[in-house]
Amino acid sequence: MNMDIATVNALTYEDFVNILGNVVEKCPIITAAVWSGRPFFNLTALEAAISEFIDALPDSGKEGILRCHPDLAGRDLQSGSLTRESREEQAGAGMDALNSAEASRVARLNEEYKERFGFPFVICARMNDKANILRQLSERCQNERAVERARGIEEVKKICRLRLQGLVLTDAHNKL
Ligand SMILES: NC(=O)N[C@H]1NC(=O)NC1=O
Repeated sequence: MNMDIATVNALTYEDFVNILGNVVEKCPIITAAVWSGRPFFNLTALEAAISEFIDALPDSGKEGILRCHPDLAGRDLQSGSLTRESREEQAGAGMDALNSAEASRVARLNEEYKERFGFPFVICARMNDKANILRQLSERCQNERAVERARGIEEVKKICRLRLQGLVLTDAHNKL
């Protein structure tokens, strides 16, 4: 599905949340909140509304968003309980095909990261390959909590942008 922005603007809030509710992983409240900001001039404006909502949250809210994300190559991937979006993103980066050494390294670093920060490591899998993800996971474990909170939220926004682009026509493709 790829709707133009006029179609998006005409959606009831029920349809808007059903269709766009997972652009931020398991955070349909964000989509539900920005519906009030219709009409959106274009996809960029919708994306900006989501960004502004996230930026206005207190640190606890930002960390809450991060906590709604599944681990990379974690339990949800193994048990098949990832959201469709997340499954496709993780598979695209090869996270579903780690060898056993890689898998135990990722599991160990994910736990170390969560232990240190109290939220999971989040990275836009579609913009990174496996080697890059493994390197960042280990490097980012060394950061300060505030740095990682901000960095994780930046990655959430990248994931959101790509998910939105799969649902809504980009500005260049809208009829004028
Ligand atoms: N933890 C984490 O980064 N999860 C994810 N990243 C991504 O691109 N999709 C995800 O589910």
